[in-house]
Amino acid sequence: MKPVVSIIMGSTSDLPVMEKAAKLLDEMQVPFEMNALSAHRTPAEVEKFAKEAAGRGIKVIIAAAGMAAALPGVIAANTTLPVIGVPVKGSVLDGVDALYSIIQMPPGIPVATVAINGAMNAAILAVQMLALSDTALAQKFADYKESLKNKIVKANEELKEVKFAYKTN
Ligand SMILES: Nc1c(C(=O)O)ncn1[C@@H]1O[C@H](COP(=O)(O)O)[C@@H](O)[C@H]1O
Repeated sequence: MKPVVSIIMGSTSDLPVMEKAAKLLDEMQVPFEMNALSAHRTPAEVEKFAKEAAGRGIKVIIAAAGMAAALPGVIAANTTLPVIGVPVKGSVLDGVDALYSIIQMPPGIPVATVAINGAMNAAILAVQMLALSDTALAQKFADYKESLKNKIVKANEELKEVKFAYKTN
């Protein structure tokens, strides 16, 4: 299956964070690809990647980077596809540097920024975008949300039992 989501990260050192996005897309059976390219270290390759992504059938790009995170913005500058940015925690500034770099885009070139290390939410947003024109995926996502709800309802019931046991001891 041809990938429709492209996960790109500034370094393979970001992979432990971005694996959460991959896992969610896998669960939703959304075909995706992963690349590690850097706007700082491999600027020509990043430009080529961004310019060719739409033509290859990619619909959404999830771009992650830590430190002085130029990557998501540079990709957004070179494509008309929606770009979701994931600031990665890794430096002495704990990811706030990456958050500020990614979120403060000039008007006209947005990057839809999630929380620091928010890879899973980035994947969920990508799924929601794709589900606008894919009813089967929309249903799968609705089922996923329902399962989240059920998990909380069950946890709440278990919490009540814990409280009951505490009271009677
Ligand atoms: N922010 C960027 C960019 C970029 O924006 O182009 N390229 C690499 N990086 C980030 O540098 C951190 C350290 O990278 P290394 O572990 O490879 O030294 C990573 O979090 C990466 O995303």
